[in-house]
Amino acid sequence: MLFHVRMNVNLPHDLPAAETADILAREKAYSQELQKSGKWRHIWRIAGQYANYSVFDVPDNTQLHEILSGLPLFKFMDIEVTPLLRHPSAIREDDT
Ligand SMILES: O=C(O)CC1=CCC(=O)O1
Repeated sequence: MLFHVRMNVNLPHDLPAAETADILAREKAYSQELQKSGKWRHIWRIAGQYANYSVFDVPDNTQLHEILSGLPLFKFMDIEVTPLLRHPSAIREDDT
């Protein structure tokens, strides 16, 4: 199943710099592992915002929830999830 996910990041301004750097490094590694696995298909920065649009390809809601709740930044994020399905007018065969 494909899911469109918007992640808004709200890092507290008083978070110590070392802790911020550690969380961001872990977030990057976690995200890149999932991208390599094919489960995190796209990640795009939303221009002008500390937010991203991502597309996940996972078997079900449960796995998506496990992935999102495992994000090192999870407690600093507002997340909106939209389930996607193939549009009947879509022509790209590789985009299911
Ligand atoms: O910077 C962001 O949008 C938050 C984020 C998610 C995965 C990642 O590497 O950063």
